[in-house]
Order: sequence, then C-alpha cells, then structure tokens
Amino acid sequence: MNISLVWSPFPMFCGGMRVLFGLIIILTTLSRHNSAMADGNSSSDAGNEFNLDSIRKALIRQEDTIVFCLIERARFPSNSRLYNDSLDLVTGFSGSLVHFIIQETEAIQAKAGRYENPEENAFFPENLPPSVVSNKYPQVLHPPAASVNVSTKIWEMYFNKLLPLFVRRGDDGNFASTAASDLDCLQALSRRIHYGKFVAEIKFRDAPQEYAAAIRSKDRDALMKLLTFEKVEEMVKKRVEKKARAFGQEVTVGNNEHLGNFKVDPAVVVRLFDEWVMPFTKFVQVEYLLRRLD
Ligand SMILES: C=C(O[C@@H]1C=C(C(=O)O)C=C[C@H]1O)C(=O)O
Repeated sequence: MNISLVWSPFPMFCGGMRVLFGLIIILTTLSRHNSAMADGNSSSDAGNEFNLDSIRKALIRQEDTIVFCLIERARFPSNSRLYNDSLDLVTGFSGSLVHFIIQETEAIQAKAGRYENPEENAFFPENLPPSVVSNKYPQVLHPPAASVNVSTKIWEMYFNKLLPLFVRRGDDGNFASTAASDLDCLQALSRRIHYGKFVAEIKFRDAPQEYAAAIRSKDRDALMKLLTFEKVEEMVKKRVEKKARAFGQEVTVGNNEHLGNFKVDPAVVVRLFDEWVMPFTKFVQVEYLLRRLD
C-alpha cells in the first residue's frame, strides 16, 4: 500500500493550525492597532467601554488623582497673597494672581486641545484660543446636555471652603508653584464632578422610560432618587478615607513609622467627597438629565 495515499488527518491538522495561527496573529495585530487608536482618541478614563461599571471604575481611579493632588498642594502654606483680588500683583490685569495664572494656563492647554475632550471643562471658557492639535474624541454625550458646567461652584468651594481645611497658614512666596498645584486640584475635582454627565447618560440609556417620565415632569427630586445609590456613596467615603491614609502616610525605611501623621487629614478627604464632590456630581447628573430630551 502506498503510504502517501493513506489519508492522514495530520497534514490537514497542521494546515488548519497554520491558518488558525495566521488568523490569531492578524486579529491580535488588528486589535492592538485598534486599541492604540482608541487610546489615542479615547474620550474617557473608562477607555472604549461605556457602561456603568467602567464609568464607576474611572471614578474610583480619579479618587487617587484627587488625593495625590491635595497632598501636593499641602506642601505649600496658604500663600494668601496669591488669592487676593485687590493686590494688583499683575500689571494690567484686574484680579488675583491665581486667576491670572489659571486663565493663562488654560489658554495654552486649550491650544493643545485639552477642551476638545468632553471630560474637560475650563474655569475660564470665555475667549479660549482654538485648538491647534487635531484629535478626535468620540461624542457620547447628548449635545444639548453636554454643556452643563458647574466650574464656578467648584472654584468657590475649593478656594473658600476646602483649602482652609488642609493647608497650614503661612507665606513662602512660591506663588507660581502653589497656583499650578491649585490648578491640578481644581482640574481633578472638575473632571470627577463633570463625569456626572457620563454617569447620567449611561443611567438614562439603561432605563430610558423611567428617566423620561421624571424629565418630562421636570421632577428634580424624582431624578435625584432614581440616580442615587447610597451603598455606592458609603463605599466611596470608606475608600477615600483609606486612600488618604495609604497615600499620605510618612514612609520610612526603618520600623519607626509615625502612624497617624498624615499629609492631608483623611477626615477632610471624606468631608470633601461627602459634602461637595458627590453632591456636585449628582447635581451635574440632574442638570444633564433635565436637558436629555431636548
Ligand atoms: C456616580 C454615581 O451616582 C451617584 C453619585 C455617586 C458619586 O458621586 O460617587 C455615587 C453614587 C450615586 O449616588 C454612581 O451611581 O456611581
């Protein structure tokens, strides 16, 4: 018997495997290419996915940023001259030095395309220069509702209520660095709070009928009730307390750790989320939903 005429599944198996491996390699390359594209054009911290789970993961990650930013700001004393409107520290500019620095920084960041990203909301959106960078962000928000902006509320809360709770009194003259640090905090808080628009969009898509009834009757209380998850809020408070303890502890090589000596008081971080960040995020959600059927 001619052996070569005997049917053997082996060559077919090998050929099949070759095709399969080829396919896997092509698919892997394509998917790497796509995710690289998605990273480059991503609209949200949640990446390409858009569901309540991924949005909540993004919010959790943003807690880290906020805690780190507060820790950085706590390196500087209050530096109150930076915030004084009537000192005229900048010739030809009427307003505080921090106002001047933030407005100018936002202008350069606008040119670099920061505010093309629907996650970003400027504190001084008037007269921002157009972006010179071409980068496309997927638009998932409902256009008439996307403009909800609570930057003024955030600005007022940060400077008048939060800052005095965690910086020591004093003046070291480091105004530019202090203002840069303030802007980092403000931007991190703003991103977290305005993320309420994405949360609201996904909640609306998950239960359009329920939300539509409350939106049509402009029932703010009903909307607030629908979008509130008390258990999630309790977890947020517990988690940020832990993060403030973990990220803000004194780390030494020896065993003599100064337990209880934190760079930012964890209780202040809990208060920040409880009194301002979560209520503002929910306010953004309600405002967004009220425009969701426009
Ligand atoms: C953001 C959400 O909506 C609400 C606001 C929360 C927050 O700001 O952390 C948490 C729970 C909800 O009450 C959510 O459901 O995740």
